[in-house]
Amino acid sequence: MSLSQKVLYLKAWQRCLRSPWLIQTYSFSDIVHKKMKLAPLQERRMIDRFRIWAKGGDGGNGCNSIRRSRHDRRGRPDGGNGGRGGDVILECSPTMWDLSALQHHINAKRGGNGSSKNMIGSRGADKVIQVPVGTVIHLVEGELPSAVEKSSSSKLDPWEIPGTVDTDSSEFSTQSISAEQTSSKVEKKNKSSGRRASRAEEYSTPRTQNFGLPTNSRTTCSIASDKFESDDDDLSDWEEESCEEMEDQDGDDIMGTTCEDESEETELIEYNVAELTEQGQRIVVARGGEGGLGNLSMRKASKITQKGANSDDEVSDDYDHASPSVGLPGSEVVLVLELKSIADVGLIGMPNAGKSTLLGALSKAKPVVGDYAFTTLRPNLGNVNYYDFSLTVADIPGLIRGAHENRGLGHAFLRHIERTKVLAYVVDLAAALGDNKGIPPWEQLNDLILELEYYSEGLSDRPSLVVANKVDEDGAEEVYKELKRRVSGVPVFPVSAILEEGVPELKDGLRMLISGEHTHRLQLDGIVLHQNAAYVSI
Ligand SMILES: Nc1nc2c(ncn2[C@@H]2O[C@H](COP(=O)(O)OP(=O)(O)OP(=O)(O)O)[C@@H](O)[C@H]2O)c(=O)[nH]1
Repeated sequence: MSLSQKVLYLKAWQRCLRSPWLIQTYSFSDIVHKKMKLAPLQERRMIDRFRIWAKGGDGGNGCNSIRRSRHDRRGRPDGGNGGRGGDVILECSPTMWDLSALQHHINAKRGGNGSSKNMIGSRGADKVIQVPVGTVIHLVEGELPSAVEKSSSSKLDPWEIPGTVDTDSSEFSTQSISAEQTSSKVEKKNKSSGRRASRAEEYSTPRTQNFGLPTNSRTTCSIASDKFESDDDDLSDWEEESCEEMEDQDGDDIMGTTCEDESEETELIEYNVAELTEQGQRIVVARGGEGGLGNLSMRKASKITQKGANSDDEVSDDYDHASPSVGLPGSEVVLVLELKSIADVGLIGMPNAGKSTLLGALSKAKPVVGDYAFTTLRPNLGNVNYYDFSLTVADIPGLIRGAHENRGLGHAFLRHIERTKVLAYVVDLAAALGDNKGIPPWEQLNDLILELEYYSEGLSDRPSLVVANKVDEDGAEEVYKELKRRVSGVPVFPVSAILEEGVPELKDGLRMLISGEHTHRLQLDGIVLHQNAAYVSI
């Protein structure tokens, strides 16, 4: 290194020492160029509830401009109007898997200001947020300015699943959103702020029941609408969970308030104000504000009013220099988005029963399979194509006895089967064989039904069948025969998911249930738990 090079090198170092940000820039740039490795889908936690604050863009300001010329020394107003702010729009997209790509704060762009020569400001750009198919919108604050544009509720209705999609015309429908209709679905929490107090009065309809929980803990929220009475435990969990989720993601402070702060206030939540169930459906959740008037429009407006007031009088020109108006702010809304996957068949079973393996055998889906419990941490969806029919199957994370008390992964994932047409109970025939200390299949079925019912009454009351998996294991054949003797009312399909044996017959069974040819339902009465009890076989 020559002397001049050494001097240059030293000078560069001196500069770095004087301004430490230079060193930081170097180190940051190194980090940026490192290849980011994304965690596999299964390992990422599914975000299926998300709270957002959306604000439409403010309108641009009107312009105050006077155009003067040699012949008109006094000048004439020529200020243009401000542009309208952009809207915040939710769009249903099948490419989205969950709500993890969303941000808590969503702002549409502000409209441009008007300018001289009567030039109108540009319209603020809309903010279009992609949400997954099956997103349900709950309204926490504000109003939804529009309805879902391409509603598909008629497609859901024929499923006629009790307690899932609300079809009562007196209640809120996805097609029409109005304050009167939504007011019946209200949750009350404790109240402290004046602003929210007025909302509480607004929404306290005769149907609204307050379960009287005047403490400031967030676990004490109650359900006002009788429609949601059965879900109250779940909903209080839900509030708690969504707070925790947000804490996880954004640290303690979310949207300027901590979850604890939030819990001290009352929140009125209008449930199911809209749902996006089909690709391409859109809903405007926050409208952009109108642009302000430029002084030219102001002048015209005041001329018209003055003419109206005294039509015979001469209209004076004193208002020529009227000041322009400021653009209106965009509307604000606080929403909770909840994802309820839509599938034809829901696979329900204990951990390790072989649900993910079965999904892989039925469809081209490649879920993670492992010989340990709780391999599945999020619902998986697969498409089954079989001759002339195709259906979607949802593999739900394993349920265990006491899931409703939050054991295992809890039963939060069960919301993903609320909208499935058919239930397939997957039982492990080998669970209690030999040294295995698992639960016999008939007890597995009993526990599964109880967990479904604990989650939501009537959830198990839909067409169903039983998949007796792992029939390839030694001794499983006898257990299958015993299961057939103990379970009545539904078909039982012996399957080896790993060897793909019995899968075509199972597909046939699912097709018949979905087409309505068969309407078998598994009920607690149809399961014989104790050997001395009488049984009826189908
Ligand atoms: N012998 C045999 N083993 C199977 C069969 N199906 C699945 N298994 C095994 O059972 C274990 C659990 O399978 P998974 O498909 O992960 O079970 P799961 O029900 O999805 O489990 P969770 O993710 O915990 O809910 C794996 O080791 C599979 O290889 C089968 O038909 N026969």
